[in-house]
Amino acid sequence: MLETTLCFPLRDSDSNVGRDVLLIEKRRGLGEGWYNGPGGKCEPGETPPECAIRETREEVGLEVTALEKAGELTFLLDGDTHSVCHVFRTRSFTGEPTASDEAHPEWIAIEDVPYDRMWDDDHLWLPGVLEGRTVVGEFRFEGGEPLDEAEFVAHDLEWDVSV
Ligand SMILES: CNc1ncnc2c1ncn2[C@@H]1O[C@H](COP(=O)(O)OP(=O)(O)OP(=O)(O)O)[C@@H](O)[C@H]1O
Repeated sequence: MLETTLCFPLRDSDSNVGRDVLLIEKRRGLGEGWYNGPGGKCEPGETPPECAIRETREEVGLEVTALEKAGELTFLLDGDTHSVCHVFRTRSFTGEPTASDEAHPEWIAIEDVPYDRMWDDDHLWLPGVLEGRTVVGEFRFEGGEPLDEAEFVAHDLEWDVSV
Protein backbone atom coordinates (compact mmCIF):
# COMPACT_ATOMS: atom_id res chain seq x y z
CA MET A 1 0.00 0.00 0.00
CA LEU A 2 1.39 3.35 -1.05
CA GLU A 3 1.14 5.92 1.73
CA THR A 4 1.58 9.58 0.92
CA THR A 5 1.25 12.90 2.69
CA LEU A 6 0.19 16.46 1.98
CA CYS A 7 1.00 19.39 4.26
CA PHE A 8 -0.74 22.78 4.14
CA PRO A 9 1.17 25.57 5.96
CA LEU A 10 -1.16 28.44 6.96
CA ARG A 11 -0.41 32.02 8.02
CA ASP A 12 -2.39 35.19 8.70
CA SER A 13 -2.43 37.32 5.58
CA ASP A 14 -0.29 40.50 5.44
CA SER A 15 -2.96 42.64 3.83
CA ASN A 16 -6.31 41.78 5.44
CA VAL A 17 -8.04 39.61 8.00
CA GLY A 18 -7.82 36.53 5.76
CA ARG A 19 -5.42 33.69 5.68
CA ASP A 20 -2.87 32.39 3.21
CA VAL A 21 -1.91 28.83 2.40
CA LEU A 22 1.48 27.79 1.03
CA LEU A 23 0.95 25.83 -2.18
CA ILE A 24 3.53 24.50 -4.58
CA GLU A 25 3.48 24.38 -8.33
CA LYS A 26 4.80 20.88 -8.87
CA ARG A 27 7.69 20.75 -11.32
CA ARG A 28 8.07 16.98 -11.74
CA GLY A 29 6.52 13.62 -10.86
CA LEU A 30 2.86 12.81 -10.27
CA GLY A 31 0.71 15.92 -10.77
CA GLU A 32 3.46 17.87 -12.59
CA GLY A 33 2.33 21.39 -13.54
CA TRP A 34 -0.49 21.41 -10.99
CA TYR A 35 -0.77 23.15 -7.63
CA ASN A 36 -0.83 21.12 -4.44
CA GLY A 37 0.54 21.20 -0.91
CA PRO A 38 4.09 20.00 -0.30
CA GLY A 39 4.11 16.22 0.19
CA GLY A 40 5.05 12.84 -1.22
CA LYS A 41 5.53 9.17 -0.48
CA CYS A 42 6.33 7.82 2.99
CA GLU A 43 9.69 6.06 3.11
CA PRO A 44 9.97 2.60 4.71
CA GLY A 45 9.71 2.93 8.51
CA GLU A 46 8.66 6.57 8.34
CA THR A 47 5.43 7.72 9.99
CA PRO A 48 3.10 10.05 8.03
CA PRO A 49 3.93 13.09 10.26
CA GLU A 50 7.66 12.41 9.78
CA CYS A 51 7.11 12.18 6.03
CA ALA A 52 5.09 15.43 5.90
CA ILE A 53 7.82 17.26 7.82
CA ARG A 54 10.60 15.83 5.60
CA GLU A 55 8.79 16.52 2.32
CA THR A 56 8.01 20.10 3.39
CA ARG A 57 11.68 20.64 4.26
CA GLU A 58 12.93 19.06 0.99
CA GLU A 59 10.42 20.72 -1.33
CA VAL A 60 10.11 24.26 0.07
CA GLY A 61 12.73 24.60 2.85
CA LEU A 62 10.32 25.18 5.77
CA GLU A 63 11.06 23.49 9.10
CA VAL A 64 7.68 22.36 10.46
CA THR A 65 7.58 22.08 14.26
CA ALA A 66 3.98 20.88 14.83
CA LEU A 67 1.28 19.34 12.65
CA GLU A 68 -2.45 18.96 12.91
CA LYS A 69 -4.01 15.96 11.17
CA ALA A 70 -6.77 17.15 8.86
CA GLY A 71 -7.74 14.17 6.76
CA GLU A 72 -7.25 10.78 5.28
CA LEU A 73 -7.93 10.34 1.56
CA THR A 74 -8.04 7.01 -0.27
CA PHE A 75 -7.49 7.14 -4.01
CA LEU A 76 -8.70 4.15 -6.01
CA LEU A 77 -7.64 3.43 -9.56
CA ASP A 78 -9.80 0.95 -11.52
CA GLY A 79 -11.20 -0.44 -8.26
CA ASP A 80 -7.87 -1.02 -6.47
CA THR A 81 -6.41 1.21 -3.80
CA HIS A 82 -3.73 3.31 -5.47
CA SER A 83 -2.66 5.29 -2.39
CA VAL A 84 -3.76 6.60 0.98
CA CYS A 85 -2.90 10.24 1.56
CA HIS A 86 -2.53 11.67 5.09
CA VAL A 87 -3.40 15.37 5.06
CA PHE A 88 -1.98 17.83 7.60
CA ARG A 89 -2.22 21.54 8.41
CA THR A 90 0.42 23.53 10.21
CA ARG A 91 0.80 27.02 11.64
CA SER A 92 4.08 26.07 13.34
CA PHE A 93 7.16 26.36 11.13
CA THR A 94 10.32 28.37 10.70
CA GLY A 95 12.14 29.61 7.61
CA GLU A 96 11.07 31.17 4.35
CA PRO A 97 9.67 29.19 1.40
CA THR A 98 12.34 28.53 -1.21
CA ALA A 99 11.93 26.96 -4.63
CA SER A 100 13.46 23.54 -5.26
CA ASP A 101 13.89 21.31 -8.35
CA GLU A 102 10.55 19.74 -7.48
CA ALA A 103 8.44 22.65 -6.33
CA HIS A 104 7.78 26.33 -6.79
CA PRO A 105 6.15 27.61 -3.55
CA GLU A 106 3.66 30.47 -3.37
CA TRP A 107 1.59 31.98 -0.51
CA ILE A 108 -1.99 32.20 -1.81
CA ALA A 109 -5.06 33.72 -0.08
CA ILE A 110 -7.43 30.86 0.69
CA GLU A 111 -10.19 32.46 -1.38
CA ASP A 112 -7.81 32.51 -4.39
CA VAL A 113 -6.71 28.85 -4.35
CA PRO A 114 -6.53 27.84 -8.06
CA TYR A 115 -8.78 24.78 -8.00
CA ASP A 116 -8.86 24.77 -11.81
CA ARG A 117 -5.10 24.03 -11.76
CA MET A 118 -5.22 21.24 -9.19
CA TRP A 119 -6.27 17.58 -8.98
CA ASP A 120 -9.99 17.23 -9.85
CA ASP A 121 -10.85 16.04 -6.34
CA ASP A 122 -9.18 18.91 -4.46
CA HIS A 123 -12.08 21.40 -4.65
CA LEU A 124 -14.25 18.85 -2.81
CA TRP A 125 -12.11 18.52 0.33
CA LEU A 126 -9.45 21.26 0.47
CA PRO A 127 -11.79 24.21 1.25
CA GLY A 128 -13.03 22.43 4.41
CA VAL A 129 -9.49 21.46 5.40
CA LEU A 130 -8.38 25.10 5.05
CA GLU A 131 -11.31 26.13 7.31
CA GLY A 132 -10.08 23.79 10.04
CA ARG A 133 -12.35 20.79 9.48
CA THR A 134 -11.39 17.11 9.31
CA VAL A 135 -12.30 14.82 6.44
CA VAL A 136 -12.18 11.18 5.45
CA GLY A 137 -12.68 10.62 1.75
CA GLU A 138 -12.61 8.03 -0.98
CA PHE A 139 -12.02 9.03 -4.60
CA ARG A 140 -12.43 6.73 -7.59
CA PHE A 141 -10.43 7.14 -10.75
CA GLU A 142 -10.63 5.04 -13.91
CA GLY A 143 -8.56 4.59 -17.04
CA GLY A 144 -5.26 3.06 -15.92
CA GLU A 145 -1.91 4.47 -14.85
CA PRO A 146 -0.68 7.09 -14.40
CA LEU A 147 -3.22 8.40 -11.87
CA ASP A 148 -2.85 11.98 -13.08
CA GLU A 149 -4.13 10.97 -16.53
CA ALA A 150 -7.02 8.83 -15.25
CA GLU A 151 -10.59 10.12 -15.06
CA PHE A 152 -12.11 11.12 -11.70
CA VAL A 153 -15.48 9.33 -11.58
CA ALA A 154 -16.89 9.20 -8.02
CA HIS A 155 -16.31 10.15 -4.41
CA ASP A 156 -17.57 9.74 -0.89
CA LEU A 157 -16.76 12.18 1.95
CA GLU A 158 -17.28 12.24 5.70
CA TRP A 159 -16.67 15.49 7.58
CA ASP A 160 -15.72 16.32 11.17
CA VAL A 161 -14.74 12.75 12.02
CA SER A 162 -11.65 11.71 13.93
CA VAL A 163 -8.66 11.15 11.64
C1 LIG B 1 -5.74 11.71 -6.91
N1 LIG B 1 -5.90 12.97 -6.29
C2 LIG B 1 -4.96 13.62 -5.60
N2 LIG B 1 -5.34 14.78 -5.04
C3 LIG B 1 -4.48 15.49 -4.33
N3 LIG B 1 -3.20 15.15 -4.11
C4 LIG B 1 -2.79 13.99 -4.64
C5 LIG B 1 -3.63 13.19 -5.39
N4 LIG B 1 -2.91 12.10 -5.76
C6 LIG B 1 -1.66 12.23 -5.27
N5 LIG B 1 -1.58 13.38 -4.59
C7 LIG B 1 -0.43 13.88 -3.87
O1 LIG B 1 0.54 14.25 -4.77
C8 LIG B 1 1.82 14.16 -4.15
C9 LIG B 1 2.78 13.56 -5.10
O2 LIG B 1 2.67 12.17 -5.20
P1 LIG B 1 3.92 11.19 -5.16
O3 LIG B 1 3.40 9.81 -5.34
O4 LIG B 1 4.71 11.45 -3.98
O5 LIG B 1 4.72 11.59 -6.45
P2 LIG B 1 6.22 12.09 -6.60
O6 LIG B 1 6.56 11.71 -7.97
O7 LIG B 1 6.29 13.53 -6.29
O8 LIG B 1 7.06 11.26 -5.54
P3 LIG B 1 8.06 11.69 -4.34
O9 LIG B 1 7.93 13.18 -4.08
O10 LIG B 1 9.39 11.31 -4.87
O11 LIG B 1 7.66 10.90 -3.15
C10 LIG B 1 1.62 13.38 -2.88
O12 LIG B 1 1.71 14.29 -1.84
C11 LIG B 1 0.24 12.85 -3.03
O13 LIG B 1 -0.43 12.70 -1.83
